[in-house]
Formats: sequence, C-alpha cells, structure tokens
Amino acid sequence: MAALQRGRCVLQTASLFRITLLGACSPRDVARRGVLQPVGVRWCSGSEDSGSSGNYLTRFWNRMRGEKAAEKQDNGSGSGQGASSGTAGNGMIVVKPPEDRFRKVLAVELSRRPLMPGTAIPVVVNNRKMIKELQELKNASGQAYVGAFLRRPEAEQLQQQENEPGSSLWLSSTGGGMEIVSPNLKRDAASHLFEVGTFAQVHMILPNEGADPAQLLLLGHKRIRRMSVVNSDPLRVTVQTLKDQRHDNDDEMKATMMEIVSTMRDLFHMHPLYTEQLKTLHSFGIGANLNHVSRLADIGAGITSAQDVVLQEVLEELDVPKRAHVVLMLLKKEIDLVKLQQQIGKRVEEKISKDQRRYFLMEQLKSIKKELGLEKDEKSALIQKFREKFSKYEDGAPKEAKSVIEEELEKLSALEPASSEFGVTRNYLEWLTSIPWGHFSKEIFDVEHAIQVLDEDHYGLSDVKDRILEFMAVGLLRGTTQGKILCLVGPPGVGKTSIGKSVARALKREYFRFSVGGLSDVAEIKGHRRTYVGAMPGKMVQCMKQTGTSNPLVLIDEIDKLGRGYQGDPASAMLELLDPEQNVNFLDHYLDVPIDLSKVLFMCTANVIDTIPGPLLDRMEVIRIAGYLASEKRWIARKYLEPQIKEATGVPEGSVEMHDDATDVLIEDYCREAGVRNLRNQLEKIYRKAALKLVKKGAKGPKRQEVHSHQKGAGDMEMETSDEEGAASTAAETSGTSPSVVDEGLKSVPETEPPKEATDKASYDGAPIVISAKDLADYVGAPPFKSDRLYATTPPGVVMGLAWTAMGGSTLYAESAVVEKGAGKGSVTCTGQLGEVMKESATIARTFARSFLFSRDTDSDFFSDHSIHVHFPEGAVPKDGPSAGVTLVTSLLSLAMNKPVAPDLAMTGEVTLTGKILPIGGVKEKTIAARRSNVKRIVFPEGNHRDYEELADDIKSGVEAHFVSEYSQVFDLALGHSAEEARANGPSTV
Ligand SMILES: Nc1ncnc2c1ncn2[C@@H]1O[C@H](COP(=O)(O)OP(=O)(O)OP(=O)(O)O)[C@@H](O)[C@H]1O
Repeated sequence: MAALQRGRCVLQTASLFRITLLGACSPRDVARRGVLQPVGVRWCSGSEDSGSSGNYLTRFWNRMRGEKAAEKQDNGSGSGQGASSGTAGNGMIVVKPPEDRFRKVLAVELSRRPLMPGTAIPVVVNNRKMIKELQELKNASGQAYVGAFLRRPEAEQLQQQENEPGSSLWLSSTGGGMEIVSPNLKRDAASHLFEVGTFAQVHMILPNEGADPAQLLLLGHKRIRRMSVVNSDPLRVTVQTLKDQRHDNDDEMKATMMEIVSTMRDLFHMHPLYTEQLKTLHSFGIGANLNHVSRLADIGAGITSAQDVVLQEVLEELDVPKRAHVVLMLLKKEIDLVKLQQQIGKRVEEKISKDQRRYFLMEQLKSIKKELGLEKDEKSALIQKFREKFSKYEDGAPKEAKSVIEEELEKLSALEPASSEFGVTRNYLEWLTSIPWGHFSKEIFDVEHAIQVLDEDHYGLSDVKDRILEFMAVGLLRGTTQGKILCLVGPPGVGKTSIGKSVARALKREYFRFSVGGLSDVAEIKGHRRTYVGAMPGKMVQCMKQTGTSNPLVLIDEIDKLGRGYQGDPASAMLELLDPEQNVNFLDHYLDVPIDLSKVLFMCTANVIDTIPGPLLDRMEVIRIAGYLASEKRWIARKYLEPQIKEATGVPEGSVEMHDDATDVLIEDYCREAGVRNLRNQLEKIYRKAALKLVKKGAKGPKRQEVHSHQKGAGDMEMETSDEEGAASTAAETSGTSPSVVDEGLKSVPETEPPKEATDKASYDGAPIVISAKDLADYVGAPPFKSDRLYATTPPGVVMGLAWTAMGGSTLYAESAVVEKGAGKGSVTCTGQLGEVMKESATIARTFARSFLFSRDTDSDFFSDHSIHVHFPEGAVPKDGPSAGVTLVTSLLSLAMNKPVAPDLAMTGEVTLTGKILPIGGVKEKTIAARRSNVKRIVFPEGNHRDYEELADDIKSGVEAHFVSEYSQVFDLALGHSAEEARANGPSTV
C-alpha cells in the first residue's frame, strides 16, 4: 500500500476483492488539470496487500461495516446513530458517516460531466458556507460526503427566462451553492440539477490560491437520486441510494466484460495519457468476478470523452448489461477518435519532417557544390553579375559612380541575404549598374535621310522640320551635338507628339516619352530618397535604363499642364532637368550620383504657352504649330491618314473608294478644328463601316491566320485612335529604319518583321464601295455644324471679330443692343463669360467710341442717353484678352449710327483710349479661322504686319489683309461705306 502512503486515492468494495483506484497522478495534479482523471482499477485479494500494510484488515472491516450501515441508511432504515470511527488518517478509507448525512447531503453542482462511481473528479465550489461546513465536517470526523449532481444544460436558459422582468425569479447559481432569489420557490432550488447523481467522498479540499472558492477532489461511490430540498444555502438535499437491477451473469455478460477490458487496454496502449493505467490493467483477470462489471462499466465511461448528457444517461442506467453495452460503444468510439487523432498528428509530423529533410538536403547540396567550386553562393553570384553589368559602361562612368558601386558591392558582400538592408542595396546596385554611363547611340547627320523620314511621317510642319535640320547641320559642323530643348506649342491633334517620334527616327536616337500633365510629385522627376520603403529613381534614370543610351530623345508631353506640387515644386525640378547648364550633373535623389543629361535632346509639347512657368519657357526654343487649312487637311487625309486607317481596318486595296468631295465635306462640315485628330476619328468610323459592308458582301480574311505583333486588326483600331502615335509608328515601321522606341505609355515597341507571305491580306472580288459626299450622313451621321457664321448679313451693332484659343483660331461676334433710352442713362453691360481684361476693354471701347462719335458728330448724345448691352455669343465659353478692342468699338459705333458694318470683314486688335491700335497674337490661327468663315477682308494691327508677311502664301490666299495703326482707319473700312453699299455687297456664302 505504498500508494496509500503517497496520498493516492483508494476506494474499496465490499467484496473479497478490493478495487484500488490508482490515479495517474496525485490528487493535486488531478485538481490542477481540472478535468476528470480516470483512475486505474485494481482488484486484489486481501492477503495480497496484507504484507504491505499492517492495518489493512482492520480498515477493510471498518469499511465493510461502514458500507453496510450506509446501505441501511439509504434504504430509509437508519436510526440516526453517530458515525463509526475511520482508521486511515489520511481519509482515503470509506468510513461510516453519521446516518443523517446519508439522508441529507450537501449538493455539489457539476458544471461538466457527471461523476461516475469509481472515479475521481476535481470540482470548484464557490459557496463559502458550503466550503466552511465541509471543512468543519472533515476536521470533526475526518470525512465528508456530498451528493454530486450534474447541472442540466437547459438550466441556464431557464434561469434567463425566469430572470426576465415579469416572471418570478427562482434562484441564482453561485457555483456549488444556490441563492434563493424568490423565497416562495424554495422547493425548486435544486431543479437546475439532474435528479440522479453520485454519492461522493470529499477526499481533499484545496483552497484556491488568493481566492475564496475552493477545489474539492471528489471520489464517486454510488448512484443516488435527490428527493427534496432541505436547505438552499448551502444547498442540501435528501437523497436515496439507487441499486443496480439484478442481472444474470451469463456468457454474454462475461463476453461483454472481456470486450470492455480489452477495449480499455487498447485505449490505454494507444494514448500516452493512459499509460499509467495500463500497468494497473495488467492485473485484471479476464475472467474476473462478473460482479464487478457494473463498476468496470462506470470506470470505462469515465475515461471516455463522451458528451455530458450521454454520460448522465449511463449514470442513470440501472440495467447493468444495457449500461455495459453503451459503455462498450463509447469506448469503441473513443478508440476511433484516438486513431483519427493519431493519424492527424502523423500527417502533420510527416509534413514537417519532409520539409526539414528537404531543407537539410538543399543546404548540404549547396555546400557540396560550393566545396567543389561548381557553384558560387547566391551573394557572390549576384556580386559577379553586377560587376559584369557595370564592366560594359565602366570606361564612361564618372569617378563618383565607380567608387559608389565599389562601396556598395563591398557592403553587399558583408550583408546577410535575408536582411532588409541587403534588398535595398541590391536594388540600388541594380539601378546603378543599369545606367548606360557614357554610352551614346551613334549620331548621324544625314540631312537627306532626315528630310525623307520627316516627310514620310508628317505633312507640312515645316517650322519643326527646318529646326531639326538646322540642329543636324550644326551637329555636323561641330562634330557633336549639344542637348537642346524644343517646345512645340499648338492646338490638339496637330501632330506635336507624333513628330517627336519622327524626329527620333530621323536622328536615329532612342525615343522616350513621358507625360507631365497633372504631375505634382517632384519625386517623379527627381526620384525618392533611398531611405524610403519602395523608393524608385526619377523618370530620367528610368529613361536611361530603358533606352540604354545617354543621348536619347526625350519627349516631355503636356508641359503646360505641369501640376503644382504640395511637396516641392515640379516646375523647379523640370528646370534643373532641362537647363543645359545644370543637367550636365543632374542629381537624382535615389541614385545620388550625378548623371550627364547634356547630350539628351529634349522636346516638349504644350497647347498654350501662358501656363508654362517663365523660367522654364526661357530655356526653351518655342516652335508654334498653328492649325491646318482645309487644303492641308485634305492632303493629310489622303496621303497619311487614309493609308494608315486602311491598314488598321484591314480593308483590301481598291475595295473602298472615297471621293474627294466626300473628304472635302468631311473636313468642312465635320472636322473644322485646327488639328486632324477628329478627322482621323471620322475616317476610321467610315472605314469601319465600310469593312462591315465588305464582309457582308463576301470579303475574305487573310489566308494565313498568323498575325504578327505589328499588324493591326480591326479590333486594335480603338487603341490606335486613342494613341495617335500609332500612326507615326506605323509609318516608321514601313520605312524599316525605325530605332527602337521606348515610350512611357507604350513602354516599348518591338522590332517589326515583314509579313511572311503576301497572302496575309484580306481579299475582295466584288465592286468597290464608293463613298461620295451624299453618302457621308450614312457613315458619320449629320454634320455637327454647317457654318461658323451666325449672321448672313450683320445688322447694326454686330461685328465679326477674330479670336485665338488653345484649340486654334476662331471667329467671334460682338453684339450690341440698346436696352433703355433716357437722359443721363448712358451705361454699358457686358455678358458672355468675359474675363477682367475683356471687361476693361469694353469700358475703354465705350469711352473711346463716345469721344470718336463726338469728334464726328458733336450733337450726338447717344452714349450719354442710352443704356447699352454688349454680348459675345457662346456664353458658355470663357473669353478674355484685349484683342477684341477694335471689334467692340466698331460694334458700339455701328449701333450708335444704326449702320451695319461692311460685309465679309473681320477684325482684331487692341485699342487704346486715344484710338491707337496695338498688335495682337495668333495671326496665323486668326487668318486660318477667317478663311474658314469665308471672310474676304481682315483688319490687323500694323504691328502684326511682319507676322502676316511671314505666313505661307497658301494661308494668305483669298484674303485681303488691312493693317491699321489708328482706329479711324478701321472706321473707314468698316463703317465708311453707305448703307446701300453694305446691303449690295452682302456675304457671298452663308
Ligand atoms: N502634319 C501631319 N501629317 C500627318 N499626320 C499628322 C499630321 N499632324 C497630325 N497628324 C496625325 O494626327 C494625329 C494626332 O497627332 P498628335 O497626337 O501628335 O497631336 P498632338 O498635337 O500631340 O495633340 P495633343 O496636343 O492633344 O497631344 C496623329 O495620328 C498624327 O499622326
């Protein structure tokens, strides 16, 4: 009985054998685990143990007497005598308790799992009174007994319902004890507990550290049924002992018992938690006393992880064979569960060990390869790669770059590859070694070739073309080229961007485009500092890396729309980038090593010049591209756009015939704007529709379906229309001399291959589709405008002026009307979204018109007695500028004199208070606009005479320009005629 001496739990039966409950651990351990700890059961004869414990027999008989007395008591025959004395000082032997304790026991609530007879369980009790009473009992008699009842699962819900307002409260649970909330519900104080429970011996009371509640270690003795509530705090109930039903110990019973034992043994074998029990189980005789099958079933149930209610059912089952069967089933289930658990554990283990094995093998392989010199480690391979990369450009690299690269390589070799610093250094070196230090693409100064290429791609644009040729000539004479900044300014769609690409092709330079429209972050230009996570160098370093040369052509698109940054000023960064003085040593924040951009040819594009920051503009060579005339547009359409679009839509040669009259109407009535982008879009629309007609008429697609990357099918067309560079690129491809192009938008255009076979084209055998002017409506709908002219004959007070906008030149009417007449009512109101300058201009015009009228007719009081309203139509379009001065004065005088101005006359010019006419801008655009509106005579300030003379003859043809320096000259031209004359010379067209 060494186990007894060590404080282990022993429960003996009243038979010739005794069951020794040998805990897998001490009661303290059991309590600490907080769960039911199954305990081993050992039957042994009294003689077997007598040697190890001298007082065993005494204790045995004491226990026998105690149990018998208890049974008597349970049956209600107890006479209420005192308890007989226990012998085991450590309280592990069942002693006869005082009789009244059998009938009335403290009820301990079990929140989980019922206590199976023959097993031990730790229970937390919160009720102080109960703990105190048990302690006192234990101190007085050495033993204490309680009834352990499982809490009903529905008790919580019931309690909630009862606690709801309006319903009568019944009790609140405080751990082991219950507090009566509603005094008249005393009889219900135990109704939250199952009726069948276990009579249990309190083996130990362990006070919880630092807290009031205590842990009890309960040893289950026998089944009891609670009868009535004696006391509610602490909960005390009267109980009745339940006896197993009589049963036959037949063969089936014996077999069941053997199976239970064998299953338990299997379970103990499989689960390490039960290894201690295994030792005990060895002592089971397979054919042991069948009287113990009930206890064996209880213990078996106790070690399973079955649900509480299932275990409670086992507890309530008094039919032993039935109970044994249920328990056997539970044990079998437990075996399955343990098997599954083992399988899962094995799988996880296998995976881990497989990964580990792989890792070790890889590491071994690496070191073997390294040892044999077959492979360098990752780091040295990387360093080797950087060295090789840099060696290509090392000769042209500046000293700083060389030393920084060397330092960084050294740093890299000392860094741990897994560290974040390693990644940063690697990226930095990646960039540093990708810069084509001192590597330039071979420059050619072949003027003939350049002319050919430029003419191939673009019609007209002679200013730009001349400038490029001059640049080449200088380069040829000096033997080298210096980076230049050309700024192409003009309305949208005039070919500013596409000519950039052609220039690169003409000069055989690499091409890189980036748009700065709306750019507000300086870091886009100058890069991020390397300390930031995800830092990147600026656009110029990216350009160098992508083009692989130090002298590419960089097209900076939309420079007039450069954003205003909140972190630094992008305009200033652009200044550093573009200034030839500064960009020799351009310092990117990320690279931190100066790079030479002086050989880069910069080209910028802008729609207006006003929004380009002054210092930036100062460094540029501005080339203005005005809009195209109708004749130019016709030429561009025929020679450039149509061939490109035919190719893009796949329309076979000769299958569509677009007549000249159709092109003319398209230009005149559909595409009057300065550029040709809209014309291109409309032509694409026409050819798409024609393609559909051709297909319906039986046109065949290419015989071979092999489509090369450069070939554009009808489906690609939308993309091409949105990026006009496609047109230039197509033209470039056809010449076959295209340099490789890097475009920020397109990134890279692959080198093209000629089609493999001529049969790669669509074919059509039928009659061609003819498109003439009258068919246009079918293809592109009704024309958006018929005429720019609002008036067939201008009435008094209406004058045609000429305006310049970012979209090109346009005609603009000034209308004046009398609002009110009366002495002293003279005033002018202006409308039409006029800016401040234009409003001032209107005031000046009124003052001057008044004095001018007075000088001609001293009796006139028109301006002092008339309230006048001046309006500029198209009120939604904002207008500003002083150039409408002459138009305003003429409009007011025409109204005052009630005389219409000469027909087909348009005018522009700023007027001063004394009637001087000052020069204006946009002569070319205004002339083109006047011609578009069929104006025959234009009044320009004398100061613009030279600008006009410089215009190409075809722009000037058909218009008569008059240059004036005083307003009186304008007056003579506009209002110097008689009214009849004006009517007789009415406009030729409307
Ligand atoms: N003179 C020309 N000859 C042939 N094609 C031209 C000419 N001018 C413009 N194009 C074509 O017009 C289209 C629009 O040109 P592009 O995109 O270069 O205009 P842009 O002036 O840069 O316009 P935006 O100011 O809107 O950027 C392109 O397909 C281009 O090929």
